[in-house]
Amino acid sequence: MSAFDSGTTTILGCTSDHFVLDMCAAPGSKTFQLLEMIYESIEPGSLPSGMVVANDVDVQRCNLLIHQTKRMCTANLIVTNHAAQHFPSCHLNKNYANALESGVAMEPSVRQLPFDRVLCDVPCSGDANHYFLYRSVGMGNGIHGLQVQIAMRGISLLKVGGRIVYSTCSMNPVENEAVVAEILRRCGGSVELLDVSSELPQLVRRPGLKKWKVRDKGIWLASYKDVSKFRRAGITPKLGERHDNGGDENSEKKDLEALTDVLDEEISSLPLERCMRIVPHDQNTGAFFIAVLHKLSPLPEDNYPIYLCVAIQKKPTTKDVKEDINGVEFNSDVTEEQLPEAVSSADLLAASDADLLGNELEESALNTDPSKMCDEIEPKEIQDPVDKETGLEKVGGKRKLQSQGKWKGVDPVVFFSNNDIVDSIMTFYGIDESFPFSGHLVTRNSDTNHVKRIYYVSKSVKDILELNLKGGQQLKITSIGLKMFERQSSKEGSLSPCAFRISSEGLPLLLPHITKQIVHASTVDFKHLLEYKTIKFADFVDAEFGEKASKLMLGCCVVVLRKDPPKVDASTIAIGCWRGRTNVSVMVTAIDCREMLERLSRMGTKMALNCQKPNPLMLILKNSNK
Ligand SMILES: C[S@@+](CC[C@H](N)C(=O)[O-])C[C@H]1O[C@@H](n2cnc3c(N)ncnc32)[C@H](O)[C@@H]1O
Repeated sequence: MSAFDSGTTTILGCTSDHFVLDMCAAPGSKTFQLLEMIYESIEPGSLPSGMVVANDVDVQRCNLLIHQTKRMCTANLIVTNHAAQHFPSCHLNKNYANALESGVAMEPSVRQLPFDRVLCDVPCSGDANHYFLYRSVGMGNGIHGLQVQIAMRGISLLKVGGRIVYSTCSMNPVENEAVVAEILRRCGGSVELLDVSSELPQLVRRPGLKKWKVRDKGIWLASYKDVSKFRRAGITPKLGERHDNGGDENSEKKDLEALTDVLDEEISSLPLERCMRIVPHDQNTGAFFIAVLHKLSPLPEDNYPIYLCVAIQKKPTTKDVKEDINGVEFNSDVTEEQLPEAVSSADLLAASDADLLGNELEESALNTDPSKMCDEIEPKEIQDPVDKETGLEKVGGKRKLQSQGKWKGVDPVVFFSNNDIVDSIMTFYGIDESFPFSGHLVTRNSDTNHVKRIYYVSKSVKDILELNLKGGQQLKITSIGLKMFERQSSKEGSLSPCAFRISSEGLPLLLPHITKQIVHASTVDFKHLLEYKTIKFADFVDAEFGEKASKLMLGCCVVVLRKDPPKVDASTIAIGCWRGRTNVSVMVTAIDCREMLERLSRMGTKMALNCQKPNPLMLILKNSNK
């Protein structure tokens, strides 16, 4: 990973115990780097205690991300599908306490999403990487509001003391320094813009701008004074600052000039030069803007921007406002007349969620002034979890927590607790007791008899999942953990004592703990298996290997490329196979077989082992059987 392509993630300073939120994560190149960072310093034989939540609003791009991160074989990742500006905090509210009293819930180890690091790689006009021109200035202006909202949501989800990186691949200051300036203004002294000039010294960077012009309707505006009278309804200083001048034109002009001077002064006092501009011609990279912020204290209540920058959608009813998704009643004195002209249901959701954030937001958030609204890119799929989606049911007019809720079109995430199946798996593969299974297995099907896949989650992911279940399933989870076992569906599969085979993603983690159904093949037999896919016991070059394979039980087995001494470590190569009635067949995709074969042939086995793609789980395996 070079300093150039990983500057954004490196500067975030993740360690293996960090809970990290990647707010706009697809297609996942930075998520991959974040995962590499949390795996980097872990002790051999263990999983990191931290984890990554990778989120994107676009469900198809989420799938790309899942594909991209698959080769990490990680149990420490949750992929979610939310509009980042409304990302839920999963804070447990008073209903949870009620549920506890009635014995419904158990105490989870975390009580709200606790992010140590947030990456806010926002959608941007993306102009700079192609032409280094402000190709889409209009888009930059339009997207500024959403960028501020996403960054502010990230800051509100960040622990005090945590670090957030705001980045774009645009060079338009409206999407960069203007966003950072607005964040600093709204956060008051709660957030500082860090000077990271001594970090990553090999990364050539230029300082952030202190002055810029905004292009509007073909005119460059250097200051608010330049805005024509006719445009002032559409452009307001400070994203919608209003001042009542009694309709006097002269005093309006004076007011505006005074306000503009204050604004200019305010901006020039901000240390925006600490932002980093990385330009293509300095070191032959793409163009990036990066700002690193540090949260010093909880955000001031009255400066929550999410609620000031809303898209006009519909006027909410009093009922909408009064009831939040977890049944907490808030702002109960609000009347129909006091409601803002227009608030989106998604904003109501965010407001509700913010209520769950505790003291960080109060009802002032609901006093939204429509004049403060700004443009927003509509997420492709926003689900409104108010109501049936959350799995909350009404009992006697009050909402009550339910242990399992559901997002429309998304399979639930359920802890797998069928002990008979777990025991049969452990016995069949001889998995040693030291491997932590209990509470770490999840499925996407509440009917455990018909489960097709079983996923393994790390302790950190397990904690978040417990919190999510207790809190009414606010997280819309697209993917979670590591696919470890798959039900064998073939006819022959039903004859095996164990209905589940080990998936290739789960194999690296399980390998050091498997004591049965495992055989070690010579290089020539291993290559033959990859080449011919199925080999009869009698046809193996090494007759002893064929015999050992024939003595395995019918069903899934693991074939390891033999080496001397035969210990499992970072260089071990193994594949999942099927021990049939008369033969052994590989259960690896044709592409993977070809790749592995090419590597083995091109470099010789020893070289191939050294040249594998970096896989952090291989670090875990290192020395794990010592
Ligand atoms: C600059 S790309 C992110 C690139 C990514 N960080 C990576 O390194 O691969 C911006 C992403 O933001 C997503 N996006 C756009 N609007 C969003 C929103 N409101 N909430 C969350 N994600 C959003 C887009 O779908 C896109 O995948």
